[in-house]
Amino acid sequence: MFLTKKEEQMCDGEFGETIRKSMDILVALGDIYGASKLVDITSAQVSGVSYKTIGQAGLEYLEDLASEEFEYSGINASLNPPGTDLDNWEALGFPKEFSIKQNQIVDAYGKLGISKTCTCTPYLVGNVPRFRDHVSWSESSAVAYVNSVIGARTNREGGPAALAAAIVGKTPLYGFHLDENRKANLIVNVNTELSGADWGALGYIVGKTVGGGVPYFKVQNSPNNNDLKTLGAALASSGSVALYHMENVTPEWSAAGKDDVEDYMFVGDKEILETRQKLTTTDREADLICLGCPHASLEEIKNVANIVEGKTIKNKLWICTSVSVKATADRMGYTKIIEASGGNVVCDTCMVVAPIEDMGFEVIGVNSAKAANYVPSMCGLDVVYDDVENLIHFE
Ligand SMILES: C[C@@](O)(CCOP(=O)(O)O)CC(=O)O
Ligand code: SF4
Repeated sequence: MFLTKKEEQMCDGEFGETIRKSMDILVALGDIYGASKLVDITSAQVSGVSYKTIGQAGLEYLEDLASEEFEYSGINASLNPPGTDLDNWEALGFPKEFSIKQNQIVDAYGKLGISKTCTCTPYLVGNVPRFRDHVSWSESSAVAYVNSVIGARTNREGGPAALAAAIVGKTPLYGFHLDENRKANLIVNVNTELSGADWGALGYIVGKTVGGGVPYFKVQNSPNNNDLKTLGAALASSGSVALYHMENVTPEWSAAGKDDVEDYMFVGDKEILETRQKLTTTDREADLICLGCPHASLEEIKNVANIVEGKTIKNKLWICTSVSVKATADRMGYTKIIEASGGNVVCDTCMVVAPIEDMGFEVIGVNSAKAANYVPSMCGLDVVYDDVENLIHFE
């Protein structure tokens, strides 16, 4: 891979250890994937934040990296969800030891220059690249969204690579950064109208078929942005999709080369219904309903407030989101309505990266196919997959 003189000096440690270690990661990646050079990025999104997934070793690595003096690149970078509500963990019943460690991890990232905005939907709260920008994002659902809906360019980075990219402000130029790798290779004809949890079911079905490919959707009814975030999250979890196109919806659909695609699949009512049923692992009722995978938008919180207003919820309810979205929900009065009905708007964390398996819950109700896919494997708990309206039961 070609390196400029300054990049070589960065590799040689002339700009300090933190920069040298970061360049090591980026150059190794570039060499493995045949990148021609490094390219400047405008944004990073760094996963590998939860104490549940990175543990003590991860905390020590980050504190060590943050102990050196270096000059941060200055690009806009934010964090993925940690395993606790960073400010409100005690009141919400998150384990103490875990929450303290978790805050130390986030502080170390903060010292490194990464904004402590902890969310998998940074595109809702100020980390919003522009069309065709090169970026380095690692949360898989956010990668799908930023590539597909915004039209910025990133590979599915690992947490350490996105952190390294944020620190130096560059990433190796290969994969989804290049036009030729952004073409579709599977046409998906959806011959039924979709709503709510159907979009996640569609993503789950197609992700399983396309793996790491680029699906091109033809749909009957146009999705909103919440539907697109749900679809992308599911695609990226049952498969390893980083980019999809949707006719007349996503910005690069007309450049996706659909006329050259040879593989087709059809999805109808039957497949959607079967998948919705398959994602539910139990016939018990959920004891915790957990919404906001990926993190909820203000409209999703408003919708829940409308459903629960003036009623008492039987099961527990969390809506996971970022602190910024919750601040607006507070101001709009949605949080108050939800709390009065017995639910909570939970910041920073989510049902997958929080230690919910240690918090006394057994069956988790979700409206996200990604969460339905991961809660059994990452938390060892059962899930019920359905629309919000059907998940919430009242006294
Ligand atoms: C499951 C996931 O959404 C959250 C956990 O990831 P991590 O702990 O941030 O590495 C990661 C992903 O899908 O990229
Ligand atoms: S599992 Fe869902 S809510 Fe949790 S970080 Fe991933 S996309 Fe976000």
